[in-house]
Amino acid sequence: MRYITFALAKGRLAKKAMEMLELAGITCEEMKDETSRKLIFVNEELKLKFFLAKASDVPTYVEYGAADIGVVGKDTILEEGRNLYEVMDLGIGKCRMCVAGPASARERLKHHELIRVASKYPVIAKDYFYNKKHQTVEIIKLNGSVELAPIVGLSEVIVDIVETGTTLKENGLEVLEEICPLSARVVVNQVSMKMENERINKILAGFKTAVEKRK
Ligand SMILES: Nc1ncnc2c1ncn2[C@@H]1O[C@H](COP(=O)(O)OP(=O)(O)OP(=O)(O)O)[C@@H](O)[C@H]1O
Ligand SMILES: O=P(O)(O)OC[C@H]1O[C@H](OP(=O)(O)OP(=O)(O)O)[C@H](O)[C@@H]1O
Repeated sequence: MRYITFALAKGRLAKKAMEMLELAGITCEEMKDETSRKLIFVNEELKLKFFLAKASDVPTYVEYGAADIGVVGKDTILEEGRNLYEVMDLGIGKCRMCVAGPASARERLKHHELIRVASKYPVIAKDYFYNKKHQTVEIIKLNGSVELAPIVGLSEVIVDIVETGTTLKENGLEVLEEICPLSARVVVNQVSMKMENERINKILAGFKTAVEKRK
């Protein structure tokens, strides 16, 4: 029997994803050791492998079949636009993708002025402004601390993740428009879904139980 491989987004979602695996009855004790630098973990009994990858790389591993199953945020799925099946909402890592900025940007946004939009998510920002709002904007890609952009005059607004709203509030910014709700999803390689249908469905049933248990 071949191994079924899981790619989990490291960082913020990792611990919660591991808790979901545990609730699903898929355990991997070794992976819980946060001090370890090991990248791949094996459960010989269940013939499962697990690895932690940078969130934005998880859809890539799954599309190419280097991982059969992935756990990653909806934001990353939208941004990466890979060919894969998104099969389940795990209900963890809940937050929202928003347009945010100082209150003064509200009017400029409303009147479709040519504004600059800074974001770690240029694809999502472009899709929102161009396809949904039919508004021409200049998108500036950043890699973090995006809230800085409107403060220092790099952009008028940002497209970013909002969870508690604390980061916006502490920087004098506010949500101007909501783009979409986000949470962690289970994604599956398209070929694996067919070739390993029985085993993958069993795993997905386990995840479903885990989601129910968390309710
Ligand atoms: N408050 C939040 N801020 C950012 N991401 C969140 C938040 N709550 C949940 N998430 C989820 O966690 C994921 C981000 O995790 P993390 O912050 O570890 O990665 P990252 O910041 O994208 O990675 P890196 O620091 O390598 O750029 C997002 O894809 C999102 O789905
Ligand atoms: O609404 P809140 O609860 O304040 O959370 C949202 C903030 O958290 C994330 O940043 P992160 O900590 O991942 O840092 P980064 O901006 O450098 O990616 C996100 O980009 C927001 O800045």
